[in-house]
Amino acid sequence: MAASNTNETFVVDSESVSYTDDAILASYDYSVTRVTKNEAGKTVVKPTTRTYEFKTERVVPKVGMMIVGLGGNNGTTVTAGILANREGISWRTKRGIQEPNYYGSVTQASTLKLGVDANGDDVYVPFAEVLPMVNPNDLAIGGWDINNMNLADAMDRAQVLEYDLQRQLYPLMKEMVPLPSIYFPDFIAANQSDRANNVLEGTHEELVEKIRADIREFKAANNLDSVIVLWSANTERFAEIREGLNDTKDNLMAAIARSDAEVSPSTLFAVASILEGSPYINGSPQNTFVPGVFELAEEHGVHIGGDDFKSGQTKMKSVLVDFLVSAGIKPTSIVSYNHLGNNDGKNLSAPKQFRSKEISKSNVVDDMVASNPILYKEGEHPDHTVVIKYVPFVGDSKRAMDEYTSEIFLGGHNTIALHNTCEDSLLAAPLIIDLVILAELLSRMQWRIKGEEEYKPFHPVASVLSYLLKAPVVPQNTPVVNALFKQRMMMENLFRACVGLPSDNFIHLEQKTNPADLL
Ligand SMILES: NC(=O)c1ccc[n+]([C@@H]2O[C@H](COP(=O)([O-])OP(=O)(O)OC[C@H]3O[C@@H](n4cnc5c(N)ncnc54)[C@H](O)[C@@H]3O)[C@@H](O)[C@H]2O)c1
Ligand SMILES: O=P([O-])([O-])O[C@@H]1[C@@H](O)[C@H](O)[C@@H](O)[C@H](O)[C@@H]1O
Repeated sequence: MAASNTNETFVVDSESVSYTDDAILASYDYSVTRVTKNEAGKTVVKPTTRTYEFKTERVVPKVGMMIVGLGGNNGTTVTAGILANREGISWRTKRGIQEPNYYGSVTQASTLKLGVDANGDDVYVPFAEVLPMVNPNDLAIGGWDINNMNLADAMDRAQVLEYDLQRQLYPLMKEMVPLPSIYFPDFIAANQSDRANNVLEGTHEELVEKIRADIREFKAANNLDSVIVLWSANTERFAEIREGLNDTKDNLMAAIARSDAEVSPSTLFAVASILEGSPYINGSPQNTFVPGVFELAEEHGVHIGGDDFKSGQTKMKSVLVDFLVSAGIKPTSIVSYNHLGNNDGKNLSAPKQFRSKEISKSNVVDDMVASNPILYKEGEHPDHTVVIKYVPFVGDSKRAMDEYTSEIFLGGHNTIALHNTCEDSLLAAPLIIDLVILAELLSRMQWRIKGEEEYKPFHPVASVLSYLLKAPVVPQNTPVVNALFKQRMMMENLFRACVGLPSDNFIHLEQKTNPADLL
């Protein structure tokens, strides 16, 4: 049943790594610098090192991706993109022939530095080759939607892809029809009600069991080893977090047993996925992961990740603010406006759904601001405003306009104005692929401290996915990192460690001491 591990294109020659038929075994000296205060109040800094041992299964399984909201702009676009790549479909455009690609996917279209060659030049490999990963062309695709339109017509409705590509994909997608889904009108905008013609009935428990059965049937029908479930349905309003309702897994399961109206469709999907052992990813900003879901995921050892794809305006923000603050420049006002005309924008035109998005788009600068007490006093933050407007004519081609005003030297001010046409689904679809591939990879990775007997899975709350998300969920009492390149290097260096490679430290010491000595 398992697929092959064809993407291993290099071997690490080191005493810290060994290869068996089914696993890569690596040891890694992990350093943490502890900072404390001594009796005199002096800051004491103590570097510490601990040796971890990692085990990554080499054989890539057969994986399925089940998308909640499959008939939406993102769902149809990611499906179309995988089919176009798998079938090698090229299409005519006014600029000439376009070949399929996975641009915008960090796993499929980015690289990482392996090391240096004999001349001291950096050597890069495709990111997907650092560890055995699923090839997106091999993903089985399924999912649910409250609307029963087949994916070919839904692709047409989305108005994202060029006609000549749609024309060729139409026969491949017209037989793909989303499974009926869970619909509670109170959680998404009222303007979505006209789409709801593909809806399950039943108690909350019956709905969870139906979704579990869907996952099992999809897995069996496609002869899969594992299934990843990903929410790309409409943004829901936040659910109330209440003691006795969803504060523990037992209270959440009791609330489901009594069909409590405050349990959202997305939380039911998360519970169903976890109970089926399927990693669950939340591509939207709502608080699907109520405390009871965290507890359930930890009890079952199933990975969960989210929230809210970081695709365009916020991705840029998590680069720009990091640059400004780390350069000693003080952003004092951040205004992020955008308008878009797709169905996502229509749903977000409702206040409660917009509020979910406003929260995820606003918290993204918190870690960067907190990193520099020279610029910001305790509790001080830039003015930060998020505006989203629904303008049907522009469709999926979201127009983001940002203004960053900062204090600079001697009371001066700097203002950066950006216009960013984001093409929302063409930016989000590759992130869906990355989230599924990385969540699956994480499920094949284990760790132990040197000297321990048993390997253990990584923590169920998959903070390693944070690079792809606006509001990363992290294990309780751990910090949230939003700065994009810190997120990327965290992910890259973890994967390097799993093949016995040291973290990339960019010192290039050999170039600053004895350039001729390339170690
Ligand atoms: N760049 C991006 O596109 C981007 C970035 C970040 C987050 N998101 C989020 O991704 C989600 C999808 O975006 P989109 O542009 O594809 O939106 P969309 O409205 O085109 O698609 C959402 C789909 O979900 C379906 N749906 C709604 N409730 C459902 C339910 N309970 N079960 C199953 N299906 C349901 C709708 O019928 C629709 O087909 C939105 O929540 C959006 O905020 C998108
Ligand atoms: O990822 P990003 O471009 O910052 O944020 C986007 C919002 O600006 C947009 O209004 C919304 O429709 C998308 O779902 C996405 O969340």
